[in-house]
Amino acid sequence: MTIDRSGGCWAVVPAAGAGRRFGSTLAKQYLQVNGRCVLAWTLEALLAVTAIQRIVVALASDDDLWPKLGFAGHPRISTCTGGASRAESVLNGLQQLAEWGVHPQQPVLVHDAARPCVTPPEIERLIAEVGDHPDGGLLAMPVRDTLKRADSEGRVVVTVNRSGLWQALTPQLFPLGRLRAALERAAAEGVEVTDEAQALERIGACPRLVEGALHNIKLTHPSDQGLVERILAGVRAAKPI
Ligand SMILES: Nc1ccn([C@@H]2O[C@H](COP(=O)(O)OP(=O)(O)OP(=O)(O)O)[C@@H](O)[C@H]2O)c(=O)n1
Ligand SMILES: C[C@](O)(CO)[C@H](O)COP(=O)(O)O
Repeated sequence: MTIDRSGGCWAVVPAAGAGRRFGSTLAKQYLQVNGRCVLAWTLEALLAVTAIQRIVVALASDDDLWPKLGFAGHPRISTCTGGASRAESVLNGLQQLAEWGVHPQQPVLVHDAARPCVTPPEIERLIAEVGDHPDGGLLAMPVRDTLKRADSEGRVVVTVNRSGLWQALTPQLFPLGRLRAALERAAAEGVEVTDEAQALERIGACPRLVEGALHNIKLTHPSDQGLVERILAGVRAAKPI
């Protein structure tokens, strides 16, 4: 097991979600957008980054759509079975990398299948700025709007001071071994982390925030679909991959 010093990394794509907030019987990662499904858009962006050696896609155990996408047998793509939570799906992907003999210090990039609008230059910037730093890093956006905390009736309780606040995006990039240990520790302690950085923060790391792009939105609610369509018709089409 030797570390690849070429600056390369591996990737895990959590794609095993049910899309409950999206409210469709079809899992949102398989929603057709501009003639291609969300997951295919996402994988196309990752495959365009030559520093990414190989990608593990964590799929739901009952996923019967993956074979229809045309990526089965792709030399840089493999799959594993996802878990009951995003964190568990990511952990299953990391365990797959470890079984392939990927060095524990090798950087691993985790990117949501539900973020199809990311562009290769953004991914490359994260890899360049974070590299194999033990604390890793993530794409994120400084909060632009005034933030309100609401009560259960949708009324403002308080305005939250937004200085220093960022909203986390993906991809997020961390050394394989440290990320696995951090996710395993959170799971053992019954803490469901909502991103990889939170797991690292819990063990004392200070991940680097790398400014991402507003168009790298996560398809979450039905109202996001129109925006994702317009972004993919624009940003990604403008720079065909
Ligand atoms: N058990 C899970 C849950 C989520 N994900 C993935 O994690 C990413 C971000 O999660 P989210 O947007 O919450 O997706 P869902 O869990 O599908 O959505 P919801 O929470 O509305 O059900 C998605 O690509 C989703 O497929 C996963 O791999 N395994
Ligand atoms: C990882 C993430 O996309 C960073 O913003 C986000 O935490 C995922 O949250 P979700 O509820 O699993 O979509």
